[in-house]
Amino acid sequence: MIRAQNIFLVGPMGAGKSTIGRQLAEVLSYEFKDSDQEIQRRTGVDIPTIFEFEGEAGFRDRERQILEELIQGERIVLATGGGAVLRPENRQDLTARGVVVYLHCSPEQQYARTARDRSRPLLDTSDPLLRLRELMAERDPLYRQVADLVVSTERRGTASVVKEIRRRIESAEL
Ligand SMILES: Nc1ncnc2c1ncn2[C@@H]1O[C@H](COP(=O)(O)OP(=O)(O)O)[C@@H](O)[C@H]1O
Ligand SMILES: O=C(O)C1=C[C@@H](OP(=O)(O)O)[C@@H](O)[C@H](O)C1
Ligand SMILES: [Mg+2]
Repeated sequence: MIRAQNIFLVGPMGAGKSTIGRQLAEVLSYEFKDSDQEIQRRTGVDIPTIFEFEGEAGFRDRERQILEELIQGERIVLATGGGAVLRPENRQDLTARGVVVYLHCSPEQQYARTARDRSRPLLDTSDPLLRLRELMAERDPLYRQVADLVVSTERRGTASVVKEIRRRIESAEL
């Protein structure tokens, strides 16, 4: 495996980064980190509260700080937030410090997985599916720009995704 053995998961909300990241870390005996969890742990408040008081810009500053720290690790699986790729310095760090895996799925599938969950302030809108489509149009090129691997999570179980990531990382593909 290349680049310090870290695995960084990027991709849109509901692609399964947090869920799959935890499982992948378990099977590889790597440490699991989730930048959103880390932000919540350190601030003592949830993501919607950060958006409410500091706006998206404030959240992005916190996300930048945490990522800068977490990418220094070794043998970590890191689940990033869906917007982490927006900052060029994050993109630079992710590609420099590990293997980047883009977990991909359709906005419809994202919607099905996130519709009943109020923890994502960007989806707190009258038409969350439209918002997911807009975000995908804006961010898909950024996810692809940083990705070493693109893995679909569309209509398949997490165990199968974990297996595919593991196989492709351990094969000569990288
Ligand atoms: N492959 C999958 N199949 C079905 N449900 C999934 C899958 N991956 C994730 N989920 C579910 O979708 C929701 C969002 O997953 P999560 O891991 O938080 O995504 P992300 O971190 O990319 O936003 C969770 O309820 C999770 O259990
Ligand atoms: O797409 C985004 O901009 C965001 C995705 C969320 O993480 P997940 O992708 O893990 O849901 C979280 O960081 C925040 O609500 C913003
Ligand atoms: Mg997540």
